[in-house]
Amino acid sequence: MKPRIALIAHDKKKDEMVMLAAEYLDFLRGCTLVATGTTGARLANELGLTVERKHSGPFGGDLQIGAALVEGQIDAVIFLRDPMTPQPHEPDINALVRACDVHNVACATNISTAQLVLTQLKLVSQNQ
Ligand SMILES: O=C(CO)COP(=O)(O)O
Repeated sequence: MKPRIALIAHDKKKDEMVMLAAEYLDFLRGCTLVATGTTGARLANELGLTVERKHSGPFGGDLQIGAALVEGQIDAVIFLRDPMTPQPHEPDINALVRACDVHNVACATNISTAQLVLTQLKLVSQNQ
């Protein structure tokens, strides 16, 4: 089955998310992608990726992705959080990261970890 990956980035991390996705573009094209609203729009518009877009984070997008994850629909979350900027929906962000821990779903919150997770998923999918 195609890896199912959630991609989420706070505003100051969106450029990094686009660069990361560009680095793994061929692999990501073969994945089922879901994203919060604005992140998904950038990935679709700038890289041509097919992404299911949920609501924007502050409007419940993190919660929607968390709910999908709880239903077993997501294999990994790349969540480039901005640790320097307070977010109005901090409880939603914490809920999503907590859901990853409760359900043992890989959750990368910085570029270095995201690269490790994507590289591993790519290797696993190549060997299937
Ligand atoms: O706020 C976010 C994650 O908490 C991201 O939402 P957007 O992708 O809509 O900016």
